[in-house]
Amino acid sequence: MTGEETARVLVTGATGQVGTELARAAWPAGLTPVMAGRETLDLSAPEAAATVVRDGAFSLVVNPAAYTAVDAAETDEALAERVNGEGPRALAMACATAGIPLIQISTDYVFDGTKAGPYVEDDPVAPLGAYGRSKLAGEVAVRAECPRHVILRTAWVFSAHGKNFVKTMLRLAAEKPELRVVADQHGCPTAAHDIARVVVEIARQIVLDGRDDAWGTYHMAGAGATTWHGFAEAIVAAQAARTGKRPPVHPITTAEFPTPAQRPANSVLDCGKLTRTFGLTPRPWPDTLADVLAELAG
Ligand SMILES: NC(=O)C1=CN([C@@H]2O[C@H](COP(=O)(O)OP(=O)(O)OC[C@H]3O[C@@H](n4cnc5c(N)ncnc54)[C@H](OP(=O)(O)O)[C@@H]3O)[C@@H](O)[C@H]2O)C=CC1
Ligand SMILES: Cc1cn([C@H]2C[C@H](O)[C@@H](COP(=O)(O)OP(=O)(O)O[C@H]3O[C@@H](C)C(=O)[C@@H](O)[C@H]3O)O2)c(=O)[nH]c1=O
Ligand SMILES: [Mg+2]
Repeated sequence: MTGEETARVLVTGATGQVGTELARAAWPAGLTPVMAGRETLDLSAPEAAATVVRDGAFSLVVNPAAYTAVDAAETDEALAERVNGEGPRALAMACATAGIPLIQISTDYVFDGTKAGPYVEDDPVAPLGAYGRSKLAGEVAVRAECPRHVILRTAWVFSAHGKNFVKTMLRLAAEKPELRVVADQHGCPTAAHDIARVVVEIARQIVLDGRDDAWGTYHMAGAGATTWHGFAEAIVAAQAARTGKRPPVHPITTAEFPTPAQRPANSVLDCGKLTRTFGLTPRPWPDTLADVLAELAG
Protein backbone atom coordinates (compact mmCIF):
# COMPACT_ATOMS: atom_id res chain seq x y z
CA MET A 1 0.00 0.00 0.00
CA THR A 2 1.14 3.54 -0.60
CA GLY A 3 1.98 5.83 2.27
CA GLU A 4 -0.72 8.22 1.17
CA GLU A 5 -3.68 6.48 2.69
CA THR A 6 -5.74 8.54 5.04
CA ALA A 7 -8.73 7.64 7.15
CA ARG A 8 -11.89 9.51 6.19
CA VAL A 9 -13.96 10.92 9.06
CA LEU A 10 -17.54 11.86 8.24
CA VAL A 11 -18.62 14.99 10.13
CA THR A 12 -22.30 16.00 10.10
CA GLY A 13 -23.73 19.45 10.73
CA ALA A 14 -20.97 21.20 8.78
CA THR A 15 -22.57 24.64 9.22
CA GLY A 16 -23.11 24.45 12.99
CA GLN A 17 -20.90 25.90 15.72
CA VAL A 18 -19.10 22.62 16.42
CA GLY A 19 -19.16 21.57 12.75
CA THR A 20 -17.53 24.84 11.72
CA GLU A 21 -14.77 24.39 14.30
CA LEU A 22 -14.26 20.75 13.27
CA ALA A 23 -13.78 21.93 9.69
CA ARG A 24 -11.15 24.45 10.83
CA ALA A 25 -9.43 22.18 13.38
CA ALA A 26 -5.90 20.86 13.06
CA TRP A 27 -6.47 17.22 12.09
CA PRO A 28 -3.42 14.97 12.29
CA ALA A 29 -1.87 13.54 9.16
CA GLY A 30 -3.77 10.34 8.48
CA LEU A 31 -7.21 11.70 9.35
CA THR A 32 -9.24 13.59 6.77
CA PRO A 33 -12.51 15.20 7.77
CA VAL A 34 -15.30 14.92 5.22
CA MET A 35 -17.82 17.62 6.07
CA ALA A 36 -21.49 16.95 5.35
CA GLY A 37 -24.16 19.62 5.53
CA ARG A 38 -27.90 19.15 5.67
CA GLU A 39 -28.10 19.05 1.85
CA THR A 40 -26.17 15.77 1.74
CA LEU A 41 -27.02 14.37 5.18
CA ASP A 42 -30.46 15.35 6.47
CA LEU A 43 -31.17 13.75 9.84
CA SER A 44 -34.89 14.42 9.46
CA ALA A 45 -34.74 11.70 6.81
CA PRO A 46 -32.86 9.10 8.89
CA GLU A 47 -32.80 6.33 6.29
CA ALA A 48 -31.37 8.60 3.61
CA ALA A 49 -28.83 9.96 6.10
CA ALA A 50 -27.67 6.42 6.83
CA THR A 51 -26.90 5.79 3.15
CA VAL A 52 -24.21 8.50 3.34
CA VAL A 53 -22.43 6.38 5.96
CA ARG A 54 -22.92 3.20 3.93
CA ASP A 55 -21.60 4.63 0.68
CA GLY A 56 -18.64 6.66 1.91
CA ALA A 57 -15.83 4.31 3.03
CA PHE A 58 -15.37 6.12 6.34
CA SER A 59 -13.29 5.08 9.35
CA LEU A 60 -15.34 7.08 11.85
CA VAL A 61 -18.49 9.21 12.01
CA VAL A 62 -18.76 12.35 14.18
CA ASN A 63 -22.32 13.63 14.69
CA PRO A 64 -22.66 17.17 16.02
CA ALA A 65 -25.71 17.92 13.86
CA ALA A 66 -28.85 18.47 15.89
CA TYR A 67 -32.10 20.31 16.32
CA THR A 68 -30.83 22.81 18.93
CA ALA A 69 -33.70 25.30 19.32
CA VAL A 70 -34.57 24.53 22.95
CA ASP A 71 -37.75 26.60 23.19
CA ALA A 72 -39.03 25.81 19.69
CA ALA A 73 -38.65 22.09 20.41
CA GLU A 74 -41.48 22.37 22.95
CA THR A 75 -43.97 22.88 20.11
CA ASP A 76 -41.99 20.92 17.49
CA GLU A 77 -41.16 17.79 19.45
CA ALA A 78 -41.81 15.36 16.61
CA LEU A 79 -39.16 16.97 14.42
CA ALA A 80 -36.71 17.30 17.34
CA GLU A 81 -37.19 13.58 18.08
CA ARG A 82 -36.60 12.66 14.46
CA VAL A 83 -33.43 14.76 14.08
CA ASN A 84 -31.97 14.13 17.56
CA GLY A 85 -33.30 10.64 18.25
CA GLU A 86 -34.11 8.71 15.07
CA GLY A 87 -31.33 10.37 13.02
CA PRO A 88 -28.57 9.27 15.41
CA ARG A 89 -30.22 5.82 15.64
CA ALA A 90 -29.96 5.42 11.87
CA LEU A 91 -26.35 6.66 11.86
CA ALA A 92 -25.49 4.28 14.71
CA MET A 93 -27.01 1.30 12.89
CA ALA A 94 -25.14 2.19 9.71
CA CYS A 95 -21.89 2.57 11.68
CA ALA A 96 -22.36 -0.82 13.34
CA THR A 97 -23.04 -2.43 9.96
CA ALA A 98 -19.96 -0.76 8.48
CA GLY A 99 -17.88 -1.79 11.51
CA ILE A 100 -16.88 1.79 12.34
CA PRO A 101 -17.24 3.82 15.54
CA LEU A 102 -19.46 6.84 16.17
CA ILE A 103 -18.79 9.97 18.19
CA GLN A 104 -22.15 11.47 19.18
CA ILE A 105 -22.43 14.95 20.71
CA SER A 106 -24.98 15.29 23.50
CA THR A 107 -26.04 17.80 26.12
CA ASP A 108 -26.18 18.74 29.80
CA TYR A 109 -29.94 19.23 29.30
CA VAL A 110 -30.45 15.46 29.77
CA PHE A 111 -30.21 16.24 33.51
CA ASP A 112 -33.00 17.79 35.61
CA GLY A 113 -30.63 20.01 37.58
CA THR A 114 -31.64 18.85 41.06
CA LYS A 115 -28.22 17.43 42.00
CA ALA A 116 -26.27 19.50 44.53
CA GLY A 117 -22.84 19.13 42.88
CA PRO A 118 -21.32 18.55 39.43
CA TYR A 119 -22.88 15.77 37.35
CA VAL A 120 -20.89 12.63 36.54
CA GLU A 121 -21.62 10.46 33.55
CA ASP A 122 -23.72 7.82 35.26
CA ASP A 123 -25.88 10.19 37.28
CA PRO A 124 -29.58 9.64 36.58
CA VAL A 125 -30.96 11.51 33.58
CA ALA A 126 -34.38 13.18 33.62
CA PRO A 127 -34.71 15.86 30.96
CA LEU A 128 -37.00 18.79 31.72
CA GLY A 129 -37.93 19.62 28.14
CA ALA A 130 -38.49 18.31 24.63
CA TYR A 131 -34.97 19.12 23.42
CA GLY A 132 -33.38 17.23 26.32
CA ARG A 133 -35.75 14.29 25.80
CA SER A 134 -34.88 14.14 22.11
CA LYS A 135 -31.13 14.26 22.80
CA LEU A 136 -31.52 11.55 25.44
CA ALA A 137 -33.33 9.41 22.85
CA GLY A 138 -30.26 9.86 20.65
CA GLU A 139 -27.95 8.71 23.45
CA VAL A 140 -30.08 5.64 24.17
CA ALA A 141 -30.22 4.72 20.48
CA VAL A 142 -26.47 5.12 19.97
CA ARG A 143 -25.72 2.90 23.00
CA ALA A 144 -28.18 0.27 21.78
CA GLU A 145 -27.15 0.18 18.12
CA CYS A 146 -23.39 0.89 18.06
CA PRO A 147 -21.32 -0.48 20.94
CA ARG A 148 -18.19 1.26 19.63
CA HIS A 149 -19.36 4.76 20.46
CA VAL A 150 -18.21 7.82 22.35
CA ILE A 151 -21.03 10.05 23.57
CA LEU A 152 -19.65 13.44 24.50
CA ARG A 153 -22.01 15.56 26.58
CA THR A 154 -21.20 19.22 26.39
CA ALA A 155 -22.93 22.43 27.50
CA TRP A 156 -23.59 26.13 26.89
CA VAL A 157 -21.72 26.15 23.56
CA PHE A 158 -20.47 29.41 22.08
CA SER A 159 -18.32 30.47 19.13
CA ALA A 160 -17.82 33.35 16.72
CA HIS A 161 -20.22 31.60 14.32
CA GLY A 162 -23.89 30.87 14.42
CA LYS A 163 -26.36 31.61 17.15
CA ASN A 164 -25.33 31.53 20.78
CA PHE A 165 -25.58 33.29 24.15
CA VAL A 166 -22.32 35.24 23.69
CA LYS A 167 -23.50 36.81 20.46
CA THR A 168 -26.94 37.51 21.94
CA MET A 169 -25.37 39.31 24.94
CA LEU A 170 -23.05 41.36 22.70
CA ARG A 171 -26.04 42.47 20.65
CA LEU A 172 -28.12 43.32 23.73
CA ALA A 173 -25.16 45.18 25.32
CA ALA A 174 -24.90 47.33 22.20
CA GLU A 175 -28.66 48.01 22.02
CA LYS A 176 -30.02 48.16 25.58
CA PRO A 177 -29.39 50.42 28.56
CA GLU A 178 -29.39 47.37 30.85
CA LEU A 179 -29.55 43.59 30.71
CA ARG A 180 -31.49 41.14 32.89
CA VAL A 181 -30.10 37.64 33.09
CA VAL A 182 -30.99 34.60 35.17
CA ALA A 183 -28.63 34.00 38.09
CA ASP A 184 -30.13 30.74 39.38
CA GLN A 185 -29.11 28.39 36.55
CA HIS A 186 -25.57 27.04 36.97
CA GLY A 187 -23.46 25.48 34.23
CA CYS A 188 -20.25 25.42 32.22
CA PRO A 189 -19.82 27.61 29.13
CA THR A 190 -17.92 25.71 26.45
CA ALA A 191 -16.19 27.04 23.35
CA ALA A 192 -16.94 25.11 20.16
CA HIS A 193 -13.24 25.25 19.27
CA ASP A 194 -12.36 23.46 22.51
CA ILE A 195 -14.92 20.74 21.73
CA ALA A 196 -13.37 20.37 18.27
CA ARG A 197 -9.88 20.01 19.78
CA VAL A 198 -11.13 17.25 22.08
CA VAL A 199 -13.07 15.44 19.33
CA VAL A 200 -10.04 15.45 17.02
CA GLU A 201 -7.81 13.96 19.73
CA ILE A 202 -10.38 11.28 20.61
CA ALA A 203 -10.68 10.49 16.90
CA ARG A 204 -6.88 10.24 16.67
CA GLN A 205 -6.69 7.84 19.60
CA ILE A 206 -9.52 5.67 18.23
CA VAL A 207 -8.56 5.57 14.56
CA LEU A 208 -4.78 6.05 14.49
CA ASP A 209 -3.81 4.51 17.85
CA GLY A 210 -6.46 1.82 17.44
CA ARG A 211 -7.82 2.45 20.92
CA ASP A 212 -10.54 -0.05 21.68
CA ASP A 213 -10.97 0.32 25.44
CA ALA A 214 -12.65 3.70 25.83
CA TRP A 215 -16.20 3.34 24.51
CA GLY A 216 -18.85 5.07 26.55
CA THR A 217 -20.15 8.41 27.75
CA TYR A 218 -18.02 11.41 28.71
CA HIS A 219 -18.58 14.95 29.91
CA MET A 220 -16.69 17.74 28.16
CA ALA A 221 -17.45 21.31 29.22
CA GLY A 222 -15.47 24.46 29.90
CA ALA A 223 -13.56 24.41 33.19
CA GLY A 224 -15.14 26.56 35.90
CA ALA A 225 -18.81 26.81 36.72
CA THR A 226 -20.88 29.96 36.54
CA THR A 227 -24.46 31.11 35.98
CA TRP A 228 -25.93 32.63 32.85
CA HIS A 229 -25.70 35.93 34.74
CA GLY A 230 -22.03 35.37 35.56
CA PHE A 231 -21.35 34.45 31.96
CA ALA A 232 -23.19 37.57 30.73
CA GLU A 233 -21.21 39.79 33.10
CA ALA A 234 -17.94 38.37 31.81
CA ILE A 235 -19.04 38.93 28.20
CA VAL A 236 -20.18 42.51 28.81
CA ALA A 237 -17.09 43.38 30.87
CA ALA A 238 -14.72 42.06 28.23
CA GLN A 239 -16.59 43.84 25.48
CA ALA A 240 -16.61 47.14 27.41
CA ALA A 241 -12.86 47.34 26.96
CA ARG A 242 -13.47 47.52 23.20
CA THR A 243 -16.66 49.57 22.95
CA GLY A 244 -16.62 51.70 26.10
CA LYS A 245 -20.23 50.54 26.63
CA ARG A 246 -20.95 48.74 29.86
CA PRO A 247 -24.66 48.42 30.60
CA PRO A 248 -25.42 46.92 34.01
CA VAL A 249 -26.30 43.21 34.01
CA HIS A 250 -29.00 42.64 36.61
CA PRO A 251 -29.32 39.20 38.19
CA ILE A 252 -32.86 37.84 37.98
CA THR A 253 -34.58 34.57 38.82
CA THR A 254 -35.80 31.99 36.35
CA ALA A 255 -39.37 32.95 37.32
CA GLU A 256 -38.63 36.49 36.14
CA PHE A 257 -37.60 35.26 32.68
CA PRO A 258 -40.35 32.90 31.52
CA THR A 259 -39.49 30.65 28.56
CA PRO A 260 -41.43 27.84 26.86
CA ALA A 261 -38.82 25.25 27.91
CA GLN A 262 -37.78 24.60 31.48
CA ARG A 263 -33.98 24.55 31.94
CA PRO A 264 -31.94 22.79 34.65
CA ALA A 265 -30.97 24.89 37.68
CA ASN A 266 -27.68 23.03 37.82
CA SER A 267 -26.01 21.37 34.87
CA VAL A 268 -22.38 21.70 35.94
CA LEU A 269 -20.49 18.76 34.40
CA ASP A 270 -17.63 16.89 36.07
CA CYS A 271 -15.15 16.17 33.28
CA GLY A 272 -12.72 14.01 35.25
CA LYS A 273 -13.49 10.84 33.29
CA LEU A 274 -12.45 12.54 30.04
CA THR A 275 -9.13 13.51 31.59
CA ARG A 276 -8.52 10.09 33.15
CA THR A 277 -9.38 8.19 29.97
CA PHE A 278 -8.10 10.36 27.14
CA GLY A 279 -5.65 12.69 28.94
CA LEU A 280 -7.76 15.65 27.79
CA THR A 281 -8.68 18.62 29.96
CA PRO A 282 -11.23 21.26 28.92
CA ARG A 283 -9.82 24.79 29.01
CA PRO A 284 -11.15 27.38 31.50
CA TRP A 285 -14.18 29.02 29.91
CA PRO A 286 -12.94 32.62 30.51
CA ASP A 287 -9.82 31.90 28.43
CA THR A 288 -11.84 30.47 25.57
CA LEU A 289 -14.30 33.38 25.81
CA ALA A 290 -11.36 35.75 25.31
CA ASP A 291 -10.39 33.81 22.16
CA VAL A 292 -13.90 34.04 20.73
CA LEU A 293 -14.29 37.75 21.53
CA ALA A 294 -10.93 38.42 19.88
CA GLU A 295 -12.06 36.50 16.80
CA LEU A 296 -15.32 38.47 16.69
CA ALA A 297 -13.41 41.75 17.02
CA GLY A 298 -11.40 40.72 13.95
N1 LIG B 1 -25.48 24.89 21.31
C1 LIG B 1 -25.35 24.49 22.58
O1 LIG B 1 -25.37 25.32 23.50
C2 LIG B 1 -25.15 23.06 22.91
C3 LIG B 1 -25.14 22.09 21.95
N2 LIG B 1 -25.00 20.78 22.29
C4 LIG B 1 -24.97 19.76 21.26
O2 LIG B 1 -23.78 19.97 20.53
C5 LIG B 1 -23.99 19.69 19.16
C6 LIG B 1 -23.51 20.84 18.33
O3 LIG B 1 -24.25 22.00 18.67
P1 LIG B 1 -24.03 23.35 17.89
O4 LIG B 1 -22.86 23.25 16.99
O5 LIG B 1 -24.10 24.44 18.89
O6 LIG B 1 -25.36 23.41 17.03
P2 LIG B 1 -25.83 24.49 15.96
O7 LIG B 1 -27.23 24.81 16.27
O8 LIG B 1 -24.81 25.57 15.87
O9 LIG B 1 -25.73 23.66 14.62
C7 LIG B 1 -26.58 22.59 14.40
C8 LIG B 1 -26.17 21.91 13.12
O10 LIG B 1 -27.07 20.85 12.89
C9 LIG B 1 -27.58 20.99 11.61
N3 LIG B 1 -28.90 20.43 11.48
C10 LIG B 1 -30.06 20.84 12.04
N4 LIG B 1 -31.07 20.06 11.62
C11 LIG B 1 -30.53 19.15 10.79
C12 LIG B 1 -31.05 18.10 10.03
N5 LIG B 1 -32.36 17.81 10.01
N6 LIG B 1 -30.21 17.35 9.29
C13 LIG B 1 -28.89 17.63 9.26
N7 LIG B 1 -28.34 18.64 9.93
C14 LIG B 1 -29.15 19.38 10.70
C15 LIG B 1 -27.59 22.48 11.34
O11 LIG B 1 -27.69 22.69 9.94
P3 LIG B 1 -28.30 24.06 9.34
O12 LIG B 1 -27.19 25.07 9.45
O13 LIG B 1 -28.65 23.68 7.95
O14 LIG B 1 -29.49 24.40 10.19
C16 LIG B 1 -26.24 22.84 11.91
O15 LIG B 1 -25.21 22.51 11.03
C17 LIG B 1 -25.46 19.33 19.02
O16 LIG B 1 -25.57 17.95 19.01
C18 LIG B 1 -26.11 19.90 20.26
O17 LIG B 1 -27.22 19.16 20.65
C19 LIG B 1 -24.80 20.36 23.57
C20 LIG B 1 -24.80 21.28 24.58
C21 LIG B 1 -24.94 22.71 24.33
C1 LIG C 1 -31.50 36.39 26.07
C2 LIG C 1 -31.63 36.17 27.54
C3 LIG C 1 -31.64 34.88 28.05
N1 LIG C 1 -31.77 34.68 29.39
C4 LIG C 1 -31.75 33.31 29.91
C5 LIG C 1 -32.72 32.32 29.32
C6 LIG C 1 -32.05 31.00 29.63
O1 LIG C 1 -32.39 30.58 30.95
C7 LIG C 1 -30.57 31.33 29.58
C8 LIG C 1 -29.86 30.86 28.33
O2 LIG C 1 -30.64 31.18 27.22
P1 LIG C 1 -30.32 30.64 25.76
O3 LIG C 1 -31.60 30.56 25.03
O4 LIG C 1 -29.22 31.43 25.15
O5 LIG C 1 -29.72 29.24 26.01
P2 LIG C 1 -30.31 27.79 25.74
O6 LIG C 1 -30.99 27.75 24.44
O7 LIG C 1 -31.02 27.26 26.91
O8 LIG C 1 -28.92 27.04 25.62
C9 LIG C 1 -28.88 25.66 25.61
O9 LIG C 1 -28.81 25.24 24.26
C10 LIG C 1 -28.86 23.85 24.12
C11 LIG C 1 -28.74 23.55 22.63
C12 LIG C 1 -27.98 23.09 25.01
O10 LIG C 1 -27.66 21.93 24.74
C13 LIG C 1 -27.65 23.67 26.36
O11 LIG C 1 -26.40 23.22 26.85
C14 LIG C 1 -27.69 25.16 26.38
O12 LIG C 1 -26.52 25.73 25.82
O13 LIG C 1 -30.48 32.75 29.66
C15 LIG C 1 -31.86 35.75 30.27
O14 LIG C 1 -31.96 35.56 31.49
N2 LIG C 1 -31.81 37.03 29.79
C16 LIG C 1 -31.72 37.28 28.45
O15 LIG C 1 -31.70 38.47 28.04
MG1 LIG D 1 -31.70 29.19 22.84
